[in-house]
Amino acid sequence: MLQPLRILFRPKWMVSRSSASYVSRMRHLNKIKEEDEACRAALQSGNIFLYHKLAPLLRRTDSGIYQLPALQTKDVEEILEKLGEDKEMVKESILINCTEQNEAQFSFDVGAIEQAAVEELCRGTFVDLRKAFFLLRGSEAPLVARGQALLRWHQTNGFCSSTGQPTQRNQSGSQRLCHSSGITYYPKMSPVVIVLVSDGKRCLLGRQSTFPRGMYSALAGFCDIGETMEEALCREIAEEVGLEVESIQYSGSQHWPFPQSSFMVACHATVNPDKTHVSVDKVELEDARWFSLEEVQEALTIKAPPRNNKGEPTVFWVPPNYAIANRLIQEWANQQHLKS
Ligand SMILES: NC(=O)C1=CN([C@@H]2O[C@H](COP(=O)(O)OP(=O)(O)OC[C@H]3O[C@@H](n4cnc5c(N)ncnc54)[C@H](OP(=O)(O)O)[C@@H]3O)[C@@H](O)[C@H]2O)C=CC1
Ligand SMILES: [Mg+2]
Repeated sequence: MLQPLRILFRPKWMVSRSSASYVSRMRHLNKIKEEDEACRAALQSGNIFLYHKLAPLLRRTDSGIYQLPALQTKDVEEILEKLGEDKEMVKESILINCTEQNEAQFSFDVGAIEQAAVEELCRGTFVDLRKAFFLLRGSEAPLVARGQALLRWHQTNGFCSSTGQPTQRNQSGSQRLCHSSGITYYPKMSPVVIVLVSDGKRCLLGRQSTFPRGMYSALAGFCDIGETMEEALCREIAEEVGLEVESIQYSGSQHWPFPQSSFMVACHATVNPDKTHVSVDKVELEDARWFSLEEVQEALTIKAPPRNNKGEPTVFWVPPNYAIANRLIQEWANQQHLKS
């Protein structure tokens, strides 16, 4: 029998703020999302994160830390003019969020301009998003992912799938409209369930052949149309490793930008400790196996795995801490530790 889901935590960003300031910020954000004039005004005093063909601009500080530089709109206009481009292009920026001081944050892709020229003027480097995730501090990773996901969505949804006519965005970029069919399109995410299975003593981790060598992660799968999250979770575990889930506990969720936008719902699950034989679906996974608490604790301490002379990691390691898989694994290890 599956247990009901339990919410284990209250997000820090809600606990630490007074509800008045959170509410006013969310209402301000909604206004600039919905109203073109308000959004144009917010862009004038807002911050812009630059991307080049979807790779975000990072800047390395003197102390070797990588940051996501927030440029002022007038600075971006100046850069465009210096490079002989129309400064009005900046109006194509997409609204991502707003700061605690109610300053709007936008993403803007300068992919049509020569990369090196922009990098020189901005004193930064455009870095592949996966690599950027490793280099940035925790709080900047979701922001950079969201900015990229929205840019990607606009770049790939320029036409109506019903009429084939071009679609037009609103000022904030929160939607696109086909004037011919009247259809409004909104940015999409695919729901994915990610689950750490335990038999009470060990946890089950798997790897796809495309993962970096030695890296094992929690099992994941896309939800099918019409399925509940619990159904998708049980089906994926049955399909990928041939096990039957007995209980499920909700842990948290995350937007994941790879390969397209996914909405990751993360859970813990248990199986009967007498029925733990794993039969791996070799189409989906290269390997899946049970790991002890000691093995997992060791893997969690590895920040950068040692590599052989081909640059391949040589040990068992788990996804880095921006990935929700890492959080599931940490939670499981903490729980086991408390039990022992
Ligand atoms: N944040 C985290 O901690 C982690 C995130 N993930 C993410 O979870 C996601 C799902 O994991 P994965 O095990 O690959 O999923 P699945 O087990 O569902 O297998 C992936 C296959 O499902 C098919 N598929 C069905 N629906 C979709 C869809 N909407 N979008 C893309 N492919 C679809 C594709 O087949 P075909 O290509 O044949 O069409 C794809 O190869 C991945 O995007 C992965 O990056 C995974 C682990 C950790
Ligand atoms: Mg899978």
